[in-house]
Amino acid sequence: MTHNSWYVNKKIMFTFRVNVVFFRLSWRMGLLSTLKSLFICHLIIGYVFLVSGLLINLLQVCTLPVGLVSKQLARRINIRLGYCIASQVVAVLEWWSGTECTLYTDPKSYPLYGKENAIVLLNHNFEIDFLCGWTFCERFGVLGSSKVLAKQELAYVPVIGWMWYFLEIVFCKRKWEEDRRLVAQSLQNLRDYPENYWFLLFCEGTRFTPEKHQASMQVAESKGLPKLKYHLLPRTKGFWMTVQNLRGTVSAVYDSTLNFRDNETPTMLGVLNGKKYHADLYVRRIPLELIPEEEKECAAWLHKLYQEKDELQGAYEKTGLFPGPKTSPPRQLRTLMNWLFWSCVVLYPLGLMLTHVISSGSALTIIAAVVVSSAASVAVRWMIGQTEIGKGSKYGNREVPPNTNGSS
Ligand SMILES: CC/C=C\C/C=C\C/C=C\C/C=C\C/C=C\C/C=C\CCC(=O)SCCNC(=O)CCNC(=O)[C@H](O)C(C)(C)COP(=O)(O)OP(=O)(O)OC[C@H]1O[C@@H](n2cnc3c(N)ncnc32)[C@H](O)[C@@H]1OP(=O)(O)O
Ligand SMILES: CCCCCCCCCCCCCCCCCC(=O)OC[C@@H](O)COP(=O)(O)O
Repeated sequence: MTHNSWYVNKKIMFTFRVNVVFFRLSWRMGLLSTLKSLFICHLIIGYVFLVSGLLINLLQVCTLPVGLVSKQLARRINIRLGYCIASQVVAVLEWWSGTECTLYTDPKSYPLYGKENAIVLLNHNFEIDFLCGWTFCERFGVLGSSKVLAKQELAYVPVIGWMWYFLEIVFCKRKWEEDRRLVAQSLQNLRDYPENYWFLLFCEGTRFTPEKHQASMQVAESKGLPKLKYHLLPRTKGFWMTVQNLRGTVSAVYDSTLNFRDNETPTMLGVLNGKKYHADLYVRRIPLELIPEEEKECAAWLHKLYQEKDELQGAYEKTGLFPGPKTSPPRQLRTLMNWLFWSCVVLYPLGLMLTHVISSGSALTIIAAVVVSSAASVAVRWMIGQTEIGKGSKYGNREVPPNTNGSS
């Protein structure tokens, strides 16, 4: 064999091997994505979430007597129990769907994230924006203690809503006259919270739809405010009340803007099907001292901020990037470990029960098992429905004259 033909043979062999490796890899990846789309996998994930979640809710109820002895101890326990639930949903985003999250922020502010109390302002147009928020909370160590001003309806959602009761989440009916006293009281309660938290405010008050956008721009026009293209007109009362009640315990406002690469509109079902998204989050830290104290000035400040956010979104639409330095805080193994732990806790008894049901051969027991698992699957599907914009509320659908409300 001449040196030349030896060289050609070597090259062919190398190319062949590379192709085999590539084929195996893509076959495995194909297999993996098929696996991720299987209903049985979704059923298992949903079952683990639902059953372990209810179990954790029960443990939370048991912290009530602890609270009578030591309020701070009960709060710390609930932060950890809350983590066990929220972290499961985060694990599905990070490890199952493999969604990547990039943070665009000033490197000088970065070391403060997770080390101080903050009010987070976020745009509200994606079905999984809350989940991306949770992912960042996880990566900065404040997932269990994270807070939100949430609509009252979410308090009744099993597992998450019930967990929120013990985490002292602030609920509102989006009817100012009814809300103002209770919201102020709930915010005051957070003043001695024992661990660092981020308090999330979706100032737009509802998810973006073209109809809600049109209605809110009519309000903007009637108030002589500039029109926004990518946001609804922010509701200012909740923000003012939060700043007023948490001043002195919260250090900053994190003005955050979320977007997804390639114009993706991510969904919870997409995540469950293992679809990988790429989230970009721009965060600007604003010291709380810079926020005006007086209500009117505070409202004007917020309107100005949303005009700036709108410009930022416009720039993202053109360039596909946010400005400034970026970083990707790594996903943590602990979310996966937490999921595996709760899977073992609830799947082992399920396995035993199924073996018993099948070996019993009793038609009645088998039918009962099918009915229970169908009910669990319907319950999880209903919960996912809570995240879907198409099934959202009518709040903000039309311009509401002052002193009435559009909450329904
Ligand atoms: C480093 C990383 C940084 C960040 C990481 C990011 C995030 C992580 C942080 C934390 C995560 C934590 C938890 C996440 C988990 C889950 C969250 C899930 C979901 C919960 C979300 C919700 O439920 S959103 C809905 C509830 N929340 C809100 O509504 C908040 C905003 N709303 C307000 O503040 C309101 O003011 C209010 C609710 C307090 C009261 O509402 P109400 O409607 O009664 O009164 P308003 O004063 O607002 O309305 C009357 C005024 O509005 C004008 N108007 C009338 N019609 C419209 C219209 N269509 N659009 C706009 N404006 C309208 C009207 O003219 C009145 O004007 P005034 O001049 O009189 O004020
Ligand atoms: C481990 C993974 C298990 C997967 C299956 C379980 C899925 C669980 C999904 C979480 C369920 C409930 C979380 C509620 C968060 C909803 C966030 C939200 O965005 O609410 C909307 C409000 O802001 C405004 O409401 P609208 O006026 O737009 O209407």
